[in-house]
Amino acid sequence: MALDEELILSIDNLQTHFGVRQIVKAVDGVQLQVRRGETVALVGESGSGKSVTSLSVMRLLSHPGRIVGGSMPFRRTAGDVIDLATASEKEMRRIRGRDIAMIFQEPMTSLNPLLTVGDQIGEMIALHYPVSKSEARRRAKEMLEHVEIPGAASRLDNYPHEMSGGMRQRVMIALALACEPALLIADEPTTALDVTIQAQILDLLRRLQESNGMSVLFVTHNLGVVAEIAHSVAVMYAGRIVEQAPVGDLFAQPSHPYTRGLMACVPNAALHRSSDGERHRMTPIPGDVPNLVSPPSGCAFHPRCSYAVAQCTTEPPSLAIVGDRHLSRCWRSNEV
Ligand SMILES: Nc1ncnc2c1ncn2[C@@H]1O[C@H](COP(=O)(O)OP(=O)(O)OP(=O)(O)O)[C@@H](O)[C@H]1O
Repeated sequence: MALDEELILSIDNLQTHFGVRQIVKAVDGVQLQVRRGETVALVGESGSGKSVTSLSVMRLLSHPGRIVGGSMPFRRTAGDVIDLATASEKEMRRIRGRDIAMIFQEPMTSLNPLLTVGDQIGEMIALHYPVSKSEARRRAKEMLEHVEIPGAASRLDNYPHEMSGGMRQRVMIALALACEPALLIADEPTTALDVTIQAQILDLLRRLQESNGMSVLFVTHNLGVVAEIAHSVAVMYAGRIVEQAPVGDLFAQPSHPYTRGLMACVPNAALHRSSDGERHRMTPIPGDVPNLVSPPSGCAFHPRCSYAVAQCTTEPPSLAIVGDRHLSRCWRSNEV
């Protein structure tokens, strides 16, 4: 399976559905590329399919979710390329934790309450590398130092419940990075934290990404976080990517009316100050995200879009090039 040299992951026309009689098309033809050493933010309103996309990459969909189409060529640390859409469960067990790791909003999703943090990180290392128990423990301590946990040596014997929320988040990151994955998937990892701790964790993730050179797929609904951490941004709506661009271009020249709508909702004037320095008023996007059992015909955003014309109601637009590495899925992207 081929994959461009500069890419680590390409999600090509991924379709993930739920349900038997009523099919929920949670992911409906996602196209998304992650370059080596790049942080890609996946943004969109709740229910747009961000989590289902990232769980599809990890092949951790809960029943009755299933991948029904598409391919996901991924470059493993060893250098070979494997299709994550069709890899066997045995291959996926080797890939998870070793080549791709995931962190979540709630650290207890990843942490075992019954094991000390040292044992958990040590076990993860021992699962993927032939190391002695004492070597695994030594590396676990190094990982706690890496994520800047003070007094790492004494923290090894703590249980997760003995730590604060921010420290647990750091332990989860240490666990995820223990085997030096080539790709980290982060699903809203800072959403539950207070603003100061959130800033510290984002800063830590950014520095770890730079020093490890890993790629990151960062799922968030927060455009302020995107501006902090991402190199490139993919905007998702109703199970599809509607725009992808380098972060600076996306904020300077959002092309898709949905992206513009999302930006107009952000209470951070710095993100959307017009050229004459005036602040835009915050205006929520009217209407609701569509029902994914029977999404609107044509462009799924058309019922909420003030630019929609007749063509938008009948013909689904494809992702088209609108600038350098800038793609947009809109019939009117030249006019908005
Ligand atoms: N287990 C499931 N069974 C049926 N439908 C599901 C299931 N999990 C997710 N979905 C549906 O898939 C769609 C996409 O959900 P997803 O969680 O990926 O959205 P999201 O963009 O990550 O939202 P949020 O920001 O709230 O996490 C939603 O319509 C949701 O109802």
